[in-house]
Amino acid sequence: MASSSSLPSSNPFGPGSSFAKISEEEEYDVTSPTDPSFRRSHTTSQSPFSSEAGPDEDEDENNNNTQINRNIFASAYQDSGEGLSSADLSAALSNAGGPGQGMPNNYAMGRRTSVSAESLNPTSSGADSWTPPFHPKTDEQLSRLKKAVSGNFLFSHLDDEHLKTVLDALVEKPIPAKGIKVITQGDAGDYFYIVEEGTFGVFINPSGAAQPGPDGLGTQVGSIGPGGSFGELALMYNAPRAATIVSLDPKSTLWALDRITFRRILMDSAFQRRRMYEAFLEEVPLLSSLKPYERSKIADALDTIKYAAGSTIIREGDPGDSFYLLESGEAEAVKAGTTVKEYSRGGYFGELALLDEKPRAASVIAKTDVKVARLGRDGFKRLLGPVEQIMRRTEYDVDPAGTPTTIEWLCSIYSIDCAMGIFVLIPPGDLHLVDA
Ligand SMILES: Nc1ncnc2c1ncn2[C@@H]1O[C@@H]2COP(=O)(O)O[C@H]2[C@H]1O
Repeated sequence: MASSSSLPSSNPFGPGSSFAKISEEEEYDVTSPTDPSFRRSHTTSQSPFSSEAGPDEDEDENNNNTQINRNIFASAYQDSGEGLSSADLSAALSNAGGPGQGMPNNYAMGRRTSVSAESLNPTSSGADSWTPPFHPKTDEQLSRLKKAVSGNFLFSHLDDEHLKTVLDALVEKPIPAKGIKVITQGDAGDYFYIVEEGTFGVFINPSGAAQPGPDGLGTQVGSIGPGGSFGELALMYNAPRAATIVSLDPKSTLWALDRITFRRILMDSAFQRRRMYEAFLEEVPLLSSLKPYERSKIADALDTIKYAAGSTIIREGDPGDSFYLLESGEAEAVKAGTTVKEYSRGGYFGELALLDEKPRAASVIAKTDVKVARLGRDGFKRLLGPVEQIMRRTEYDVDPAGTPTTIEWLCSIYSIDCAMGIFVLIPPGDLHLVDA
């Protein structure tokens, strides 16, 4: 049965919000990863990540990245302090005739819309008379579309039948100018978008909704390029748009998927995966500096693999194509018959071959039955750029004899970042950070 519900005019992610979710969706008692309550409602311990990084932090991250000698990380979604300022964009918007000019139909162009709360249990697709939309495509369109979705992790877990349904339902949306607002923060969600061509800026206004005026879009927190996607959050969580998305190139191409097909077909696996991995990813020390939304994107790209005790997960000398996070069990890195490192839940391995395009530097063996979350090369490069420096730091620095120094060994045992400050060893063996 359908009922209707208007989204509130204030953003539920903003302070003091009293956002009521659409009742049919109550089976999902979750909040969006952009919601300040997201971590509190998903962890028992006090979260160390209680505030979103502001623009300064983003800039710092960016500056750090520029110090890397060879940055292998190219991103379909990347944090960036660069791009147009809000003022530049306002100028671009007025040059383009203002928001709404030259816009394809159905875009949320600054208007507040209400959403009909369809009965949308994604697991019950097929149990009613819903027929997915079918938009015929030329061979040329289909081949471009397939290429655009091939690198998108939300599509990589679909079976052939579901993939076909989604491809049939997608509609091409040419974006003819720079500065076009495809999504406006605070609006209701209508479409999910895949980027085929061009780059789009992600802007967040801390008030929870885009405002009029030169700085109304807020701060640019990232950009999304070919193969990337956006617009899933409002559809997944029945929440207002969490960000404003604006075209940064004179000509771009998007593919739009309607809300119902997204929820019935794409959301199921994405939602499960984000939910399955979110608590684990919050515990991984390597990822602790990432924002919740960045961890959600990593969850989209992970696959879990189980290994029995004694099996070889990585073999020394092999070419590397995957990075691993240890979800459960114990593993060890072995070089020439000697154990050089031990891993437990939250540990990671397999990064060196991907960072430096070198063969595997050690074997990694399961000591007990283990579960690992595997990230392929593409996901590693697209999603782990912000933590590249942490991975490159001291953990594998070795003394001339080839053995880790005592302090490096201790830092790795305690999962502490040695580069953060001065550490003292307090008997009987606790390592303390005394200065940063
Ligand atoms: N840091 C971010 N926070 C929130 N949304 C983001 C961020 N980066 C990209 N986005 C995308 O911006 C989209 C705006 O619309 P949605 O809220 O539907 O979904 C959002 C995400 O797909």
